[in-house]
Amino acid sequence: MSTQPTYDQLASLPAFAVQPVPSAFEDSNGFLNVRHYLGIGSEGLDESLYDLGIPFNWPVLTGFACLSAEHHLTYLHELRTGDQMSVRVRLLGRAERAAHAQVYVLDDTNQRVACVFEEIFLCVRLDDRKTAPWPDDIAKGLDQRVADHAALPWEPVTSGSLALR
Ligand SMILES: C/C=C/C(=O)SCCNC(=O)CCNC(=O)[C@H](O)C(C)(C)COP(=O)(O)OP(=O)(O)OC[C@H]1O[C@@H](n2cnc3c(N)ncnc32)[C@H](O)[C@@H]1OP(=O)(O)O
Repeated sequence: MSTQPTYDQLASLPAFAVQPVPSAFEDSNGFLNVRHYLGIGSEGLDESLYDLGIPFNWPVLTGFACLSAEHHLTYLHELRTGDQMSVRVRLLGRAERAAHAQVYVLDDTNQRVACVFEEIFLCVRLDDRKTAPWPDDIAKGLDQRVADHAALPWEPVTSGSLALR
């Protein structure tokens, strides 16, 4: 776990889903309840796709949706109510109908990485709920971002349990 990128390395990436931990998300120990890490990270991942041409209303506009197929979560440090959070995203790769991302939930109050999750998400056509190739403009944007992230001066640490095929 200690080989994950540092807070300072991640903080240079754009910040998404910036918010404090709300008291409604607190567990009986005063920590962010485990059920919310995936939700907060997913909110950030969705925001990060906006300028690739995947807005929140992409399904209504195009009939396509990004659906999560697999996740792997690692919890590094707890978050407490009131801590300021943000999400950073590194795109690892793209296939014809899928993409592979690493999502980092940062604790900006204590300047540390709280949670890392890895995700495979798919381009799905909603009318028949089958996967479809990424539209050309989206594929191009995803490829550009994967290339940009591949040039970052640190390596992602992946779980080994998810992969594009
Ligand atoms: C707004 C956000 C919402 C959410 O995220 S909802 C969160 C929960 N997620 C879901 O509810 C999704 C539930 N799952 C489903 O609805 C279905 O389950 C799917 C529509 C995701 C898939 O349906 P299926 O009929 O099983 O598959 P296929 O349409 O035939 O597509 C399979 C093809 O998808 C691509 N693919 C899948 N995984 C990968 C991977 N890891 N790397 C690369 N490509 C992948 C390959 O093209 C593969 O076809 P190959 O099986 O012939 O290879």
